[in-house]
Amino acid sequence: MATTSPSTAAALHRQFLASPNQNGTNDVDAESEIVFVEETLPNLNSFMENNHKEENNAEDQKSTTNKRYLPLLVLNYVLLFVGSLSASLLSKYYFIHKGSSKWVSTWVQSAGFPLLLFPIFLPVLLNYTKRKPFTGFGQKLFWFSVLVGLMLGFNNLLISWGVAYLPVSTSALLLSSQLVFTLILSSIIVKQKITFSNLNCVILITISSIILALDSSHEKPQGLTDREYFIGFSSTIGAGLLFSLYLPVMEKIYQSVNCYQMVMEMQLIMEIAATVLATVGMACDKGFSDMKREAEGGFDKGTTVYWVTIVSTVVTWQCCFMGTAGMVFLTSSLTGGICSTALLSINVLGGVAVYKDPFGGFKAVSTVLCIWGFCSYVFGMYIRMKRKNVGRKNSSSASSTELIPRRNSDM
Ligand SMILES: Nc1nc2[nH]cnc2c(=O)[nH]1
Repeated sequence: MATTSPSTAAALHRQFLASPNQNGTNDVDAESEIVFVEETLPNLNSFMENNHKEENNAEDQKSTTNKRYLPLLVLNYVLLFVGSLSASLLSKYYFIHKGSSKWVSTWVQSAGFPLLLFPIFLPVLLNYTKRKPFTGFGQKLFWFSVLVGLMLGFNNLLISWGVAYLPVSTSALLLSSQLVFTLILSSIIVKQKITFSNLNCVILITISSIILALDSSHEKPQGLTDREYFIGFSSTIGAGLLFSLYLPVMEKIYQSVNCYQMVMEMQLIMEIAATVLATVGMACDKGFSDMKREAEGGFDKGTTVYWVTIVSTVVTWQCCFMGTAGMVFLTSSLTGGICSTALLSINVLGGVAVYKDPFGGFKAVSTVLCIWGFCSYVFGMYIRMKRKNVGRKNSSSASSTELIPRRNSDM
């Protein structure tokens, strides 16, 4: 965890301001962004030493003027999309074919953390950046990542209980309730503005999940007791609450981080912490012997399919969390929450297509509302970004939108 001396950081800062940007012009915006960042990180400055801010500003990857911004955004959304859909279907596959350990299902959600070494080390190996991994990673940021990682680990456990007991469609749409909590908590933690566009989206997606919850209350899988159904239902709501705290907390931390590589480093530490929690749970609650028993015949598709399922679930969950972290970093916690929550309705369709979950009129209306809310939000975001870019051309001052990370007291 190397640090940069104040004089080196100041020199870096001056050098950056004096150097042409990627478009070949001197970047007035970049200077104002640095000033914004430096002026407006009141609370989280305590997590990061000041010189790290300047050091990381040399590559502000969350600035929409950065030529890597859009490819990075698209890449993260693809990771989130593919990861969320396939992880949800694979988790259900595990339980349908007589996998039964909630701890195994929790463990696979974070155990793919070594995959994060790719986005951390590849940029250096490919000469995309000169920043050495973990440069500027202070102790407080480390411990904060551990804490958030433990919270994520607990969220993963709650998700496992939900997936174990509820149909994919029900658990996915119950999780949609996390959006209201995300809006409330992000307005408190990162001062997210409540606008017509985001309120409209949150209301539509929430109504869609209420319709589904009412519709599927009679859709209890055979053999499931009322108690188990209640556990599945309440742990899914609990997971939604935890996740909606996780998103704005992450956004708050990312306000002091301007480099994607560092986001992945924090993600690595969080996933290791979540894996430690799951491994302790496995060890204390016979998780490893359950895994062995399932591999040796408990799983009704045989040993090879069991391990393929486990490894694929590990990889897809990692993609899902990598994409979520990237979305929050590049946009905002609310946008990240809306993107991942809207994907839940795609998971509903996945559950219907793959597992023949029932799909009646209520589910159809619910899915349409969810897609409508998401599309109107993305369209609103697009319009604001266009307006902002026109504004940028006319004057060099920057105002805030939800797509573009805010750098003023709005946050
Ligand atoms: N609670 C919760 N956990 C997740 N893990 C991955 N995606 C999600 C999500 O949308 N909600």
